[in-house]
Amino acid sequence: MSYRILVVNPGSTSTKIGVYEDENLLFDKTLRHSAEELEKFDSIPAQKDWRRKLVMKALEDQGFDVKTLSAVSGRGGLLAPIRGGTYAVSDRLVRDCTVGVQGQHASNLGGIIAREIGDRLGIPSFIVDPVVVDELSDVARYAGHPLFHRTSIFHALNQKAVAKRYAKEHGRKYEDLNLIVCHMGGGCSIGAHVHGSVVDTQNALDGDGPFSPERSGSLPTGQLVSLCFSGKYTAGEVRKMLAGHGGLVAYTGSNDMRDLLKAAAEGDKEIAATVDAFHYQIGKEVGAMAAVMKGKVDQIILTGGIAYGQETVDAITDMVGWIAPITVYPGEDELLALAQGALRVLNGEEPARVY
Ligand SMILES: Nc1ncnc2c1ncn2[C@@H]1O[C@H](COP(=O)(O)OP(=O)(O)O)[C@@H](O)[C@H]1O
Ligand SMILES: CCCC(=O)OP(=O)(O)O
Repeated sequence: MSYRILVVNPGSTSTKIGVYEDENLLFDKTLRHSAEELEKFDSIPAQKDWRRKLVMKALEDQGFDVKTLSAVSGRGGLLAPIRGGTYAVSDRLVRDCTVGVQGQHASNLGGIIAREIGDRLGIPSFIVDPVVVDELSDVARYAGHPLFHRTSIFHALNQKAVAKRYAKEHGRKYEDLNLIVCHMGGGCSIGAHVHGSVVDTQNALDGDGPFSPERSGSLPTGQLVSLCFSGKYTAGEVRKMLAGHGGLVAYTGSNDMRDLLKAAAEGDKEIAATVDAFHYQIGKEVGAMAAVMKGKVDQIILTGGIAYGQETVDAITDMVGWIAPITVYPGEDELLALAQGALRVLNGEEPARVY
């Protein structure tokens, strides 16, 4: 028996969709959303109907008969912390994605849109490895003060997908390996995958870790408090500094690593120093994850759009190549991972988890 799965991956500036027949991609499309289009909405939930209609229009333009679909699978958003896996989209899941119990991010729309399309077609809807997958060890949860705790908000879908891909390609089980996965896209996260659980990672949205193209990562806390109480910035402005206008954008005005690598190669010393700092912070976090694993690291995996850049791969290899061998899977496998997660349930390999 074969299944046709529609996958929906909403991002901050795009909605990526694909239709799979089992694991074979029939077609995919990236629907780009301009800043002007997005500005019309005062919140992420308000974009729901507009994005859903764009998805349906893209399927229609493709001449695809939606009645042949078996299920819809969406990227999961800022729900309450949960273990990795495939979850059936329940009423509670829709409510928590709408409220954004851990904040607002475009991925909150993945499950909601999947459910609406699934319900209209009378087929099941799922989310897979949402950004709130939380498999942190108890010791990793300590922040440094009882009023605070570290959280796991990261690129779980792509990190788990590339980790499982590495295991499969090497005839091993994901659950038998210690892998450090380093996702470098608009946001960056580094995960310590210990025998199938991500026992340490960051809040890659507005928490801790290295800076990324658009996010500040860890900031010196005392300086942050002074800035917050300086009266110069609103809470919204400070939040934008953390996510959206932080990191490479704040230092250079650009979130495009290709342009920055080019400028650095052409002799722009300030940009070269910023790019060096980006590589330094990523390498340092990989080293921290090696300590989490007590040095027993089977492989380091570099992934995300920035892993296409040879300069980045070389700089990180120079810093952490002594820890373990490095595999590079540039880009992301998120659409396929969404289809595979739904297929595992449809094929009866695992039950759908309940949120
Ligand atoms: N060939 C490349 N070399 C270096 N960086 C690249 C390359 N291709 C894409 N990137 C960078 O990858 C980043 C986007 O990564 P991506 O994984 O697509 O992000 P997201 O999906 O989070 O928007 C951008 O900074 C982009 O410039
Ligand atoms: C919310 C954590 C995952 C994340 O940052 O995704 P993007 O980099 O795609 O925004």
